[in-house]
Amino acid sequence: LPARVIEANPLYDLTAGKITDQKLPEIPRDNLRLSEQLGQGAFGEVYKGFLSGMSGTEREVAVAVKTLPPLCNEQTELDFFMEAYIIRKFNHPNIVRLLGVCFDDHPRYIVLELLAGGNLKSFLQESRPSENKPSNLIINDLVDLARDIAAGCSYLEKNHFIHRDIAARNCLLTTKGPERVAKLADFGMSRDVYRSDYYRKEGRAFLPIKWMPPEAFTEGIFTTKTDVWSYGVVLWEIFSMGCMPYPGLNNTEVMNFLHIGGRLVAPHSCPQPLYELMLSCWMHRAEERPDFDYILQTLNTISQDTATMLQHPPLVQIPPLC
Ligand SMILES: C[C@@H](Oc1cc(-c2cccc(S(C)(=O)=O)c2)cnc1N)c1cc(F)ccc1N1NC=CN1
Repeated sequence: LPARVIEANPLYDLTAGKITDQKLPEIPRDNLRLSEQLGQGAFGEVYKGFLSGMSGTEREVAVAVKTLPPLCNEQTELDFFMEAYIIRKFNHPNIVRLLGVCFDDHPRYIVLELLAGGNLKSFLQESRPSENKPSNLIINDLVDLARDIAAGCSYLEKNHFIHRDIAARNCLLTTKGPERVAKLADFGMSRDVYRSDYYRKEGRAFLPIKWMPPEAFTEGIFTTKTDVWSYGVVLWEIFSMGCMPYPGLNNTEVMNFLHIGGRLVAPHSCPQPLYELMLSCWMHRAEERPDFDYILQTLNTISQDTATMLQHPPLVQIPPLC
């Protein structure tokens, strides 16, 4: 591989030139059966699939399979591998599980646990109240979703891992039913189904400007406080039931708006303590933003102390949501 690929990926030397890494469990291709396509990822298609021969169970397990198109360059191949390697390192109920890889041949596969509730943003949009139908969600359901994601982020913070792309589009649900659990499920900074959320910066990487703090898009500074800012935007996405942040503004207008101290307004029927938590995540100075432990504690307090207030379903929206 050319040198630039090697130094660009510190991981490369650990794999001693091989693409596979013994820590990634290799899944025999015959055990994997792909079915319908779930959507288009950054690298290639993502399919629903069925995995057999898992530790003793005869039954097939439903999985999600990320595919890498056969014709791609080494950098893409390594990025694909890197995402699997990263996910494999994590072990938390609010982070998607990696079941294994098929890296022995092309097309390469990454096999993930199937989060059959689909992505959080779509779920919120589908759950909006309408004139003749109040939402099936109550505010406490939204707080539970917020707590799930905050728990996943807190785990990353403890492991000094900066996600760089915390957003509702990158969070998935185990199911749409009341026992739903939300998980961080995309670590590739991948330009998934919501491609339009990424801003092409001088032809280089796409950047999710609307989820980034000023120090990130002006100076390229990424710390755990970057993820805290993004998490604040996810809180806003949750309580606005899946609206696009800064509706009507393009990325450049958002950067200018933030620069003059502008911030997202409180979503309709959002409890004040939650809006205050969002605002604390959007402090201009990164060190003044809370850490995820504080965020988790605050959400737990809100969930317990005001359970009665939270029992109300999200009020039927008078103004159109967004
Ligand atoms: C890679 C992919 O992973 C998954 C998607 C779905 C999944 C995605 C959509 C619908 C359903 S479904 C039919 O079970 O409701 C399941 C379920 N489980 C996954 N592990 C993914 C992870 C994310 F964090 C965000 C979006 C996607 N994609 N990529 C392409 C489409 N979504």
